[in-house]
Amino acid sequence: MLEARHTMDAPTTTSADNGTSGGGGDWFTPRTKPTATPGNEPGTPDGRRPAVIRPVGRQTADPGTPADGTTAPPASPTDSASTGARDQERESPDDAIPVPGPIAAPSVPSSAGPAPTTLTPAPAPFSSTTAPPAEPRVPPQRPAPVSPPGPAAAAPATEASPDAVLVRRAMAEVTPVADKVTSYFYALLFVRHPDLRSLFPAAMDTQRDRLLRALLTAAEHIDNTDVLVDYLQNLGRGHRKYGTRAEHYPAVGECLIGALSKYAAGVWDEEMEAAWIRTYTTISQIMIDAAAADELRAPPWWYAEIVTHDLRTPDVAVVTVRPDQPYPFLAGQYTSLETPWWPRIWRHYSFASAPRSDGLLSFHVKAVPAGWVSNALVHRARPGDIVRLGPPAGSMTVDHTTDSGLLCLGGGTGIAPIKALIEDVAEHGERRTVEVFYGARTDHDLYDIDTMLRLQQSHPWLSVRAIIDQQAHQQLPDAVRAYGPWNEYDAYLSGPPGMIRSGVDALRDIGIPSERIRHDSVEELVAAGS
Ligand SMILES: NC(=O)C1=CN([C@@H]2O[C@H](COP(=O)(O)OP(=O)(O)OC[C@H]3O[C@@H](n4cnc5c(N)ncnc54)[C@H](O)[C@@H]3O)[C@@H](O)[C@H]2O)C=CC1
Repeated sequence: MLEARHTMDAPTTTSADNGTSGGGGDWFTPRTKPTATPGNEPGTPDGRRPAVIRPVGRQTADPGTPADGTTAPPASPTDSASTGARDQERESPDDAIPVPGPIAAPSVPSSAGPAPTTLTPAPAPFSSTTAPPAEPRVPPQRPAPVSPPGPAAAAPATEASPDAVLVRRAMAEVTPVADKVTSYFYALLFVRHPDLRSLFPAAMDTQRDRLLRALLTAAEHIDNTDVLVDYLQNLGRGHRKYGTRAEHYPAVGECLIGALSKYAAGVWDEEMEAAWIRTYTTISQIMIDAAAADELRAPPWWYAEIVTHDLRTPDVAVVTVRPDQPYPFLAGQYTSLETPWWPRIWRHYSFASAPRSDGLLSFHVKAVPAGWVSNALVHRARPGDIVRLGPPAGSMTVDHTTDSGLLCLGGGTGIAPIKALIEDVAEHGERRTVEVFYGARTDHDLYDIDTMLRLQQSHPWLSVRAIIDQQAHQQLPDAVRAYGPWNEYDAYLSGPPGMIRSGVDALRDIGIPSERIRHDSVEELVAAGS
C-alpha cells in the first residue's frame, strides 16, 4: 500500500556504511583478531563469545520453490542483482493480519548453547554496489522504533519487566550510534553466514536495517504482549517470502547480540546478555511459529501477471494483476510487491478494490524520484509481465459489527484503500454513512476522482469531497475540521506520513477517540522499503 514501508524491516535513511568505506572508522575492526578456521568457537569483535539463541518450533518450508512450480520471473539484464527474496519490508512491524488459526505459544529457552562461527576479518561484507535510491518514505511506519500500527498501537506496559528494563538500557546506549550498530550487525551476519546474503537485496542502502530495527523495536515492546505478538506474527509470515527459515534465526540472534555487546559495552554484562537472549528467543519463536502455521494455509508468495496498466497521469498508474492462485485479503489491507527488474526489493501497495469475484487485484502506483520499484511499475511494466506478491497485511479494515459512519481521508494515491473500503461497505449491503475527503496537491493529481464520483452517484450514503491543497493553503486535515461533527464516526486515514500524523491530531482534537482512528503504521509508510 505504501510506496515504501515494511516489516520486520525498518528502513534507514542514511547511506550504507558497510564497513568497507572510510566512514566506518574502526567499528568493524575486531579487537581480537579471530581465526577463520571452520568449527572454531566464534568470538565477537571484542573477543566475547556470542550468545547462542535457539528458537524452538517447526521449521518453515523452503520457499525457494514456488508452490505451483512456475518459473520465477527473469531478472532484467541490466540488473546485476541475483534473484531471491527477502526483506521487507514493511515489516514491518506490520499491522495485524486477520489471519485465523492457532499459533503455538512461544516457548522461551533460557540458556544459551555453544557458540557458532568465527568472525573472519573479512574484506567487504558486501560490495559497494550502487544502492537503489529510497522510495518515498513516510514517517515511518513501522520501525525506527516500530510502533505497531493503527489503533492497535497501545501504550507500553506501565511497569516494565526486569528483562525489558535491561533491554531498554542497552537500547538507550546504542541508539546514538544506530547506524554503526546496523552496519556492524549486517557485517557480522554476512561474514559469519555468507549463505544468508542471498536473502537480502543486492544493494541494501535503504533496506539494510529493516530487520535489525524491527528486532530492536520488538525487543523494546517485549512487555506489550498483545501488540507485540500481532506484530511479530505478521513479521514471521511476511518473512516467508524472503526465504527465511527457522534455522536462520539463531544466526541473526548471535549477530544481534554481537553488535549490541560491542556498542553497548559500557553497560553490557552477563545479566543484560541473558535478558537479550530471552527476549530474542521469545521474538524469534513467535515469528517461527507464525510462519509455520501460515505455511499450512498459504504460499510464501504469489506470482501475478499484469493484465492491465492504466497510466492516469505522467507518474501515476493503476496496475491490475491476476494472481496465479487465489489471494485472500480484506478491503483496506496492503501487500508487498516485487518486480522482475529489482529482485528482492519489495514495496508495499494497498489493494485498490475490495476482493473481486474474478480474483483480480489493483494497485495505484505513483512513480517517485529515485523510486526503483515505483518507476518500474509506472514506466516499464506492461501487461504480461510477472510480479510477485507477499501476503496481505494491515488492520485498516471495516468493522462490520457496528453501523458507525466512516470518515475517510485519502491523500494522493492513499485514496486506493479508501476506494476498497467503500466497495466493502457497498458489498455488505450496509447503509452506513461514508464521508470521503480526497486530498491532492492540484486538480491534475486527483487521478481517481471520476471513479469516486461514480461511486458517489451509485451510493446515496456516500459523499466525496475533493480538497485541493494549493501551496499548502488548505491541507486535508484542516478541511475535515470544517465539517462534522465526527464524534460518532470511525476514521480511516491513508496517505503520506505527514498527512497521517496531522490528520490523527486533528481528528483527536475534534473528539474522535484514538481507538476509532485507523491507519497504517507511519513507520511502515516511511520505510519506503518494501
Ligand atoms: N499507493 C498506495 O497504495 C498507497 C500509498 N500511500 C501513501 O500515500 C502517499 C501518496 O503520495 P502522493 O500521492 O505523492 O501524495 P501528496 O504528497 O501529493 O499528498 C496528498 C495529500 O496529502 C496532503 N498532505 C501531504 N503532506 C501533508 C502533511 N504533512 N500534512 C497534511 N496534509 C498533507 C496533501 O495536502 C494532499 O492533499 C505516499 O506517501 C504513499 O506511501 C498510502 C496508502 C496506500
